This record gives sequence, structure tokens and C-alpha cells, in this order.
Amino acid sequence: MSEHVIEISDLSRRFGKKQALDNVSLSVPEGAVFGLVGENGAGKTTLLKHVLGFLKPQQGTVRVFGLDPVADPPGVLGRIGHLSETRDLPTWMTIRELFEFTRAFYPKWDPVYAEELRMMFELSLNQKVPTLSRGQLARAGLLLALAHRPPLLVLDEPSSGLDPVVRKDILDAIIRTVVDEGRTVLFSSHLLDEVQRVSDRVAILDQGKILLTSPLDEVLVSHYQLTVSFQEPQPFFPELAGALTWSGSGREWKIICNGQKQELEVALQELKAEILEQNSPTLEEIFVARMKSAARSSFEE
Ligand SMILES: Nc1ncnc2c1ncn2[C@@H]1O[C@H](COP(=O)(O)OP(=O)(O)OP(=O)(O)O)[C@@H](O)[C@H]1O
Repeated sequence: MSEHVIEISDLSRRFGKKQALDNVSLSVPEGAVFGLVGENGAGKTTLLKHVLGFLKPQQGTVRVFGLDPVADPPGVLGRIGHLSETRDLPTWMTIRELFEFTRAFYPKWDPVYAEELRMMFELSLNQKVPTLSRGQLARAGLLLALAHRPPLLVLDEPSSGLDPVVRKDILDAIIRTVVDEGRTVLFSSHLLDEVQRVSDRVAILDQGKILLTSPLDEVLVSHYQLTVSFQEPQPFFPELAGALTWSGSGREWKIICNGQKQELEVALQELKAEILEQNSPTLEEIFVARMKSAARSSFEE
């Protein structure tokens, strides 16, 4: 098997007139925690559904463990722990029945680990699924995804709408699984601070297109924030290569930049602007800057 657990090449998908995925290519290496971020409707769930084999590529290829997930569902799905965005669990069951039911599908179900997770997630065996709160539903769904110790976890918005304590449980579980056992995680999220905390790699999806896919460290070091002061008040910020976004007014402006540091410094000197401060932006600030910059470029086209 290649060292990439997931390989997606030129994947495109339309729903009617809507281009949900547009020539998406990305690879998820073995042992990585891969965070997929994007605004609502960016195509994250559609991408994950292709990885799971729930959707057939209209164009391009998807390989998971070197296999086609549509052609070989048992070969792929049996090795994936999956948490869907809608957490669709059978509503007539108790937690105990849910465990027994799910266990039947997975020969590698680990009852000791399942019990450990149940205690950690404070789930009662006799509780019925329809009475579970949103947080409990997410914990139960995550437990089912983890308890057969799959080599790949695919989690769609695992912490969406949950309170911080539950979110931390979920993230801890992800990190522990991955760090301890060298497993691979692909998850989608719009909580950028969490993506930054747990991921080694990230991809930004924007209107079905990959805007960026890179190791997290590289994303963070290749972006920087400058506070600059001009000698004269500026009615608007000048066009500068490498500047993704800017905010401010008059003499002082903050800019978020990508690469091209030397060119930018020279250009600022020519404009008689002084760099007052340099900071490292968060993933969230980078995400917002990249989205705004992409929107500006498509508006200008
Ligand atoms: N079965 C479908 N039929 C029609 N349109 C669809 C279908 N599934 C997805 N879409 C459309 O494709 C686009 C991408 O949807 P998708 O659910 O993949 O986005 P997302 O990034 O997961 O969004 P969210 O963060 O809101 O869950 C959206 O415009 C959505 O309305």
C-alpha cells in the first residue's frame, strides 16, 4: 500500500447546476490528523462521502487504502470509523443495544476499549437513543466510530454545536487514538482553533475548490501579520504583492501576508512605510484572509 491512506485526484461532482467539488486533489498520509476546513456549502461533506464510497466520482478518482471505495465497500468501510454530520443512529435502541448491533459488523470491536470510552463519555447503557442530548449523541457516535480501532477515522464536523467540555472529550479521543496507535484521521470542521490544535495537515475548501493543502506548520510559517505605519494618512491600502488582506485607516494598517517577504519589505520602504510589528496569525486569521483574497480575485476576474 502507498504511504497515503487516502488519495484523491481531480475529483469533481455536480448536483444539478451546483458544482459541489471542482477538480479536487489531495492526499492524506498514514498517521496524519488531516483537518478539512471550509465555509458552509464548501463541499466538505461531499468530499467525505466520496471517501466513504457513498458517492461515485463523476470525474476523477478516489483511493482509500489503495482501493476504490465504491467498488469495494467491505474492503474500505470495514477499516473506517465514521461519524456522520447528522449522527444518524437507530432511534429505537438503547446504548447497550447500539453497541451490540454495531459490534456485529466489526470483528475487531474491542469491548474493553468501548467500555473505557463509555465511562469517559459518561453514557448510560440503558439510555435510549432518542433521549440523548446533542452532545451525548455525538459522544455515542464517536464511540461507535472508535471502538473497533479502525486504521482510518472519518469525522464530519465532530464537534459542531457542542459545548466546550464535550468538544474537548472528542478532541482528546482523536488525539489519543492517533498518537497512541499511529492511526489516520480525516475530519471536517469550521472551528479553526481546534483544527489548529489537533491537525498536522490542513486543506481549505472554497466553493468546491482546494484553496490550500499543506502541513499545518508550513501554513503557519508562510503567513505573517504586519502592522505598518505610513508617513501620510492613506485613503485606501495600496496594492502590494503578497498582501492578502488589510485593515486599518489613516496612517496605521494591519496586513496579513503570504510569502514574498523581501519584495513586500522593499515595496513598503518605497512607500515610506515603517513596519511597527510582526506577528504570527492564527489559522483562523489565515483562513479568513485566504477566503477574502480568493473572493476579491474572483470578483476582479
Ligand atoms: N444531494 C445533494 N443534492 C443537491 N445538492 C447538494 C447535495 N449534497 C450537497 N449539495 C450541495 O453541494 C454543495 C456542497 O455541500 P456540502 O454538504 O458538501 O458542503 P459542506 O462544506 O459540508 O457544508 P456544511 O459545512 O454546511 O455542512 C452545497 O451547495 C450543497 O447544497
